[in-house]
Amino acid sequence: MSDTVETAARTAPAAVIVAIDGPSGTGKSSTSKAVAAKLGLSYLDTGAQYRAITWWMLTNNVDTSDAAAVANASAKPAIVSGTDPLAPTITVDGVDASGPIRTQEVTAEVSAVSAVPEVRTRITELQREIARGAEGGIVVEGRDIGTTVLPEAGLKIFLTASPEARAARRSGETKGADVNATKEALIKRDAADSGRKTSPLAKAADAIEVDTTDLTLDQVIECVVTLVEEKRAGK
Ligand SMILES: Nc1ncnc2c1ncn2[C@@H]1O[C@H](COP(=O)(O)OP(=O)(O)OP(=O)(O)O)[C@@H](O)[C@H]1O
Ligand SMILES: Nc1ccn([C@@H]2O[C@H](COP(=O)(O)O)[C@@H](O)[C@H]2O)c(=O)n1
Repeated sequence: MSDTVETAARTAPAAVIVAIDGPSGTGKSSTSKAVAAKLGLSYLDTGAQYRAITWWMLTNNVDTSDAAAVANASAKPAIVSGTDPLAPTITVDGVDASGPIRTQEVTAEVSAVSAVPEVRTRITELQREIARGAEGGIVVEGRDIGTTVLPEAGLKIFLTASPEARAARRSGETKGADVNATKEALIKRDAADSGRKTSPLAKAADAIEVDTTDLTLDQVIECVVTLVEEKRAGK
């Protein structure tokens, strides 16, 4: 090894895997994308993958309330995630699914589909493959990343916020949305995600909890960037 290469190897920050979990609307996606972009890390939105497989089930007339039917079909769609935090992508069978996966229809069915063990096994394999292939490090956000998908992650963060704050944030995205209806929908989805048997939404024992209720998005991003930098510095 030349002196230059040796110096680079000594000074380059170690590739870090950051797991960011938490309930809906706590700021996982916004925070994870910004932190990854600031620190030159890859980014994986695992919720988008569950939404993508749900969209495929719906467009292929699989009854999402029939767990056996969902399990039988779970290996069929090819789901590919792009991990650039400035332009994350998701395709299903080669088709851009970034728009359709955000529809109300998909949001209403995704918890039922993601609770099916065969679906989780399939998507978890994809997630591990992507995370372990990200040589420069990666921020992976979801519900079970710290507990199940990547228990070896160097840093685990669990974001929380009051249901009122989360509903207000979500309603702000959709003009005219009823805050109470939004709050009830969030609570219902969290209950389904926390209550399923296979890798439920949960805080890993070694995760750092950050309550974002009274923090701006910039404050949350700064907090997580500091935690990653401390981890990289071996503190
Ligand atoms: N600390 C914050 N203060 C105010 N608004 C925020 C904060 N964090 C996130 N937001 C806003 O709240 C909304 C939801 O954030 P985001 O999509 O990042 O949450 P999430 O946890 O990924 O949600 P989901 O799990 O449902 O995908 C977005 O409009 C985002 O800009
Ligand atoms: N690790 C994960 C991530 C997501 N899910 C399921 O997908 C739904 C959509 O997630 P969003 O983050 O896009 O809102 C979520 O409600 C879960 O049902 C999951 O199970 N595990």
